[in-house]
Amino acid sequence: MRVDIISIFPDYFAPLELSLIGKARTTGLLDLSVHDLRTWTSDVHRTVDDTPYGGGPGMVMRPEPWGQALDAVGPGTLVVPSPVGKPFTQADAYELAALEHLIFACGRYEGIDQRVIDDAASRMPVREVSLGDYVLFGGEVAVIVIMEAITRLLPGVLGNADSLTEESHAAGLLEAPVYTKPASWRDREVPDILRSGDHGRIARWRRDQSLSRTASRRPDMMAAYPLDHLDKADRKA
Ligand SMILES: Nc1cc(-c2ccc3ccn(Cc4ccc(CN5CCCCC5)cc4)c3c2)n[nH]1
Repeated sequence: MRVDIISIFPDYFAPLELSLIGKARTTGLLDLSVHDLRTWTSDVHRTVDDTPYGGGPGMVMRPEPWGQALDAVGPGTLVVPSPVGKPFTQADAYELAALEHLIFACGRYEGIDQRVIDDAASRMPVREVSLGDYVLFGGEVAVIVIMEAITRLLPGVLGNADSLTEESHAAGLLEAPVYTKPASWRDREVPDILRSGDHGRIARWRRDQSLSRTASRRPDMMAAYPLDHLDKADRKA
């Protein structure tokens, strides 16, 4: 997978050189390039922003540098983090992980001139995505989060592929609590069932924990959880 990130703060992406993403880059699973938007400015001050038409607070990112940057690195699927984007989900992570070339446009200030998005959409797929109902300073942190969500889905990145099949947001429920040694810690014991070796009962205990956690913390996910996943005993509950 090829990924191009365009930002006025390229150093924000140093974390993508670490750990499993860094390894995916060195092993060639991920071909990631970070570009400084100012590369595509032509004035001596390398200006990337200007005042908003129609008034309003702050500054808006100028279209010219963005247009030239996207011409240079594109075409690909353009992903633009935005407070007004579609909420980003695990399903989106799976979809993006299957694509050949992603381009991330990191906005700052009050955002990017809308014509940049409209112009790009005339020659490549564009996805405006939100990470949640809160306002960040810009798109960089959102891109780091999205890159983690995508990269862990790339074949060969996660050692134990099982952790992908078991995980909560993929299965529609929150996952059960996890424990490791020691069996007793600060007078708190690991649930006996997990040390029983009875894998059938352990699987049921974990599913029950997932259901109760999801019902209490994410009732919205319960609504989407197909009842036929529940066996008869659960349906009566
Ligand atoms: N999920 C999520 C993604 C982002 C995000 C992504 C990309 C950029 C580029 C710039 N900013 C900062 C910014 C953008 C817009 C405003 C104006 N707007 C007024 C009405 C209420 C909402 C805000 C203020 C600040 C960004 C913020 N934040 N949260």
